[in-house]
Amino acid sequence: MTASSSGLYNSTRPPEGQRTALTGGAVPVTVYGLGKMGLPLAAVYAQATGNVVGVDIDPDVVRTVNDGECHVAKEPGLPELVAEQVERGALRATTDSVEAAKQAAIHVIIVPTPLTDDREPDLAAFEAVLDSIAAGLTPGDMVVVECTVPPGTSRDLVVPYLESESGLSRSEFGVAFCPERTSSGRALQDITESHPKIVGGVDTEATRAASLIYGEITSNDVIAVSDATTAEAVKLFEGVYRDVNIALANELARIRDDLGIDVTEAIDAANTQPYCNIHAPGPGVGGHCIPWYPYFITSRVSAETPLILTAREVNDSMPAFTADTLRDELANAGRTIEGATVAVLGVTYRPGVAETRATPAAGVIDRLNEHGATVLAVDPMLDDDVVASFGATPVALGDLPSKSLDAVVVVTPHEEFDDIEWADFDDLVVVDGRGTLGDIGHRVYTIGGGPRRSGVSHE
Ligand SMILES: NC(=O)c1ccc[n+]([C@@H]2O[C@H](COP(=O)([O-])OP(=O)(O)OC[C@H]3O[C@@H](n4cnc5c(N)ncnc54)[C@H](O)[C@@H]3O)[C@@H](O)[C@H]2O)c1
Ligand SMILES: CC(=O)N[C@@H]1[C@@H](OP(=O)(O)OP(=O)(O)OC[C@H]2O[C@@H](n3ccc(=O)[nH]c3=O)[C@H](O)[C@@H]2O)O[C@H](CO)[C@@H](O)[C@@H]1O
Repeated sequence: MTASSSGLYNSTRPPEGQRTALTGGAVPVTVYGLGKMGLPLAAVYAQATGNVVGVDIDPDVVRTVNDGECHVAKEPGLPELVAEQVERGALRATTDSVEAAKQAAIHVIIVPTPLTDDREPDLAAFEAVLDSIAAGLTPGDMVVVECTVPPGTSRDLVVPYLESESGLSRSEFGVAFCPERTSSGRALQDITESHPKIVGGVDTEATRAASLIYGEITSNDVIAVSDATTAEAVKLFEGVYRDVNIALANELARIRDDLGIDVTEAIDAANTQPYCNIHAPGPGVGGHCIPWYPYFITSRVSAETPLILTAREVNDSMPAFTADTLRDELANAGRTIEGATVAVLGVTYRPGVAETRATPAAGVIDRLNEHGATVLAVDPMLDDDVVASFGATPVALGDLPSKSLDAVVVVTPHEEFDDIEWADFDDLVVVDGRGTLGDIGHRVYTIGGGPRRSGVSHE
């Protein structure tokens, strides 16, 4: 069977026949990008359809997958699912994207869409995938965009680009945006059941075909929105809501000293009212989603967006605020930050995820260095050279007690830090960025919570 006769876009088969073809392996799927999100997605597609090729530019990733192994850490169930799908011949990987595109009737794109230094969406990897798809596109194919893109990308970039590069007319292939709404550490669960799947096609037939596909991928609802641009906006609105909400929490944390209260206690109590859902303050907002997506919106609209941009500024100010708080707390303890030895705990942007993009730890370390501290950093998830690249001396967790520390800043509370024997350290000044430390017998200032020593407020 050729890809063109098996395609779902404008299929002449009745819907049940299309579903049977999809789940019976007669509609070949190619997933472009086998990273933290792409590999789980490819494995779920393989489980549902039995016929998936995964494409990645990284030969090590391709080799690992073809060996039935999983290069993505800390994703429950993923190693088993990848092994199972490779073993049964439902999933294989390749670096040959054009050949994979030629074989596919469904093309799923899940490659990085980062931000340039000028805060413009960087669609280079995405456009490279479009080149491959164009070389293999056949009538009836569906192109499903899962990675986050600026609003209008499917309509204004993907369709015209594929039309001009493939030689097909836009009425011969479908394009839909179906956002990945998944979080690292619970990818399989999120893809298959946690949230409704949003689908939006560039036309009604693309929306219909995408809805049919995702009806086989998730047990949750499939929500078809008006068009692809709406679906693109949905994903960005989720992210910008989180960013603005966290900025509010951070601004409230910054007025804590004026109010003289535990702001996190007030937030928790306020959140018992069902219409109130203030997020948690912290040392900053990291990762390659929440801090970047606001610019996917602001870079594409002519209207003013002061709230979105101010939220970014507030969140970006938190690493320096965190380091300055340590400086002030050391001063309150009669000590100086200049020459102090400070350990930063957690360099990744989130606990349990080996990802450092836009990590607040970078800004905290920079500011501590500016203040003249000697900065050490501990991160059990990262290699020493990665930690050192942020301007701190890497230290193993077990070696910390031998380092004559003056102070500690908890940026990202990995679970390994629960084992720290705080009694092994003399008289520390600690800034707890995430409010995860209990009574540790040292002087602790919690972002939002304020100063505390041995469980007693010491204002
Ligand atoms: N990680 C998340 O929490 C998350 C959640 C929701 C959505 N997303 C979206 O998914 C995208 C991918 O995220 P991720 O976490 O999987 O990224 P990742 O960095 O873990 O993996 C990306 C993979 O794509 C590969 N790649 C790069 N260019 C390629 C190309 N031209 N062709 C084929 N493969 C290529 C890389 O080698 C890598 O293996 C993000 O940019 C974002 O838009 C991510
Ligand atoms: C709600 C959710 O799960 N959204 C996800 C998000 O995932 P993520 O991996 O980026 O993680 P987040 O939890 O959003 O954290 C981002 C940064 O904000 C800090 N933070 C968080 C909450 C808070 O109250 N106060 C904070 O300060 C945190 O420490 C970290 O630095 O984006 C993905 C891609 O779009 C989504 O798919 C995915 O759904």
